[in-house]
Amino acid sequence: MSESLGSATGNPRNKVALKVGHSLMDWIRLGNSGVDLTGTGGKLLKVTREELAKHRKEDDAWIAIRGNVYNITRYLDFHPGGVAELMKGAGIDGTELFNNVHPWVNFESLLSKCLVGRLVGGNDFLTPTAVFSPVETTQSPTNEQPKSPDAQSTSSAAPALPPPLSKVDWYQQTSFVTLVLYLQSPNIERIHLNCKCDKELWVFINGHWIGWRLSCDIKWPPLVTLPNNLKVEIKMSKDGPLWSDLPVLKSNAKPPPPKFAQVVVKAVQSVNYNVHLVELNYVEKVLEYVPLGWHQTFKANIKGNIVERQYTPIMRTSLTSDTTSADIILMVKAYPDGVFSSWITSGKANDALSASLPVGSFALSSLAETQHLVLVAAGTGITPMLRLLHWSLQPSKKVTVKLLFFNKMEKDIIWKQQFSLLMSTNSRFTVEHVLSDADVGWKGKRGWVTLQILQDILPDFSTSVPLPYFVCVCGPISFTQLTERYLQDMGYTALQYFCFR
Ligand code: HEM
Repeated sequence: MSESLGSATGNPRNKVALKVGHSLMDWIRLGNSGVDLTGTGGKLLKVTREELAKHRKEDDAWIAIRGNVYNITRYLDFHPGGVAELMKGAGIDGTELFNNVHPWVNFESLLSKCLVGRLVGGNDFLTPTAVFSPVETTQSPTNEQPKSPDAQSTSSAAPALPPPLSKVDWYQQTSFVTLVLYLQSPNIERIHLNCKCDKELWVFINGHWIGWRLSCDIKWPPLVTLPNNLKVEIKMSKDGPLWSDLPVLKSNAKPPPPKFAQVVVKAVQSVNYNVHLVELNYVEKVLEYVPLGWHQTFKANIKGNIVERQYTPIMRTSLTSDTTSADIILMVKAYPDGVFSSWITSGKANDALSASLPVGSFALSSLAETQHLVLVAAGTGITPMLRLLHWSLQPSKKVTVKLLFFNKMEKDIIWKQQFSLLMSTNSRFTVEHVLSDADVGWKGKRGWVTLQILQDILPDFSTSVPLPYFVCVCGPISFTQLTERYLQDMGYTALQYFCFR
């Protein structure tokens, strides 16, 4: 089976030349221009299939994909596959057509300004194990599946989903299968994955287990992402033929996963003279999803003493330019007298080391209305900011991001070049460095965090009406406390800033 899926009609590559002024950038610009692309005034509707079928003309075209209905009239001329291909999905549930050609396309982001509402009535889309594969699946799913002792296959009858989930879908290409879990509410407490039993993937989500029988082994770890706060995607890379089924397994009173899992140091890379990236792998096939801004406790037995430290894992981003498959990446500053930091960065940390389940209180929802995000970091306090930066600079977001980065000397600045490069290529990002012990040649700001430095970059709300700003602070305790006090002096309330401690 070829991996290139081509057009819905089987044409292998079918991209069309777009008209002038119809590039992706032009589409994003149009979406941001304030024009109503929904045609409904932006009011979210419940759309029946009968209503959907009325919108199948080029000057009035709606499409349903994975349960959402979009007005694609204005997108037609921007569609890289051409108007005719996209019109095949107009007026109908185009999920299968869409998945047949390009299941990886982020339609939710591309069409976010065109959302008309939800498709209601009919349950073919809502089947929890609906197969969105590039092959025609008119034949019934493969019959007998072996069962593990604590699990029952529910491929024929729709299984009852555990309470955190409202729906489960999956789609595939030859090289990967993606599971999509839809949450009932946007609160993520814990997502733990394991593949301890051969060809079974188990997910523990907000206190409940759900499992799937896999058609073949997958490459570990899978990639877990949250495209929005009601959706979890688990992308599993694999070899071999397409899967005809992905039956849900239901657990009978499986105990929750332990709070700590054993990990080993896989590699240590230098970032600068005393900061290192430490790559860790779980010993077993387990994975904890760490929500943005949350941390894990790492516990080691060092020379007979149990030592615990907390770190916020970073992710592979354009800044790390890293292709590692590590389960966890930590940025660790090695202090000469730091028992844990010098041990874990030594490259000789082979003793028992374990990682806790993630803990934290930062919620992305606090940024819902934010248009200007200001990150105030000192030293390795940059770690929670990296994912925030990555998240807020996604093309679908409009947020501007300013990083105010405090260090002692120029040689202490982590990823200085990468931040400069990011600033020159992304107009929404700016960085300003402040050094407390700069050389004479340093042309930037000097000193430690002061009210004046913050007032230079942040509006003072004690004297003006609050604007959609949000400030995140992370650094040594004294730095964070001082910054928080200045922010409060400037009229910032707990709804307008967050301190990572
Ligand atoms: C449901 C009916 C649809 C059909 C039959 C269809 C068909 C196609 C075809 C034939 C291509 C060219 C494939 C190639 O790269 O060779 C294409 C590309 C593309 N389509 Fe669609 N499409 C559909 C819906 C959509 C929707 C709803 C969106 C998103 C909003 C979309 C976004 C794209 C994008 C971004 C590409 C370029 C993909 C790439 O370069 O990898 N399509 N489409």
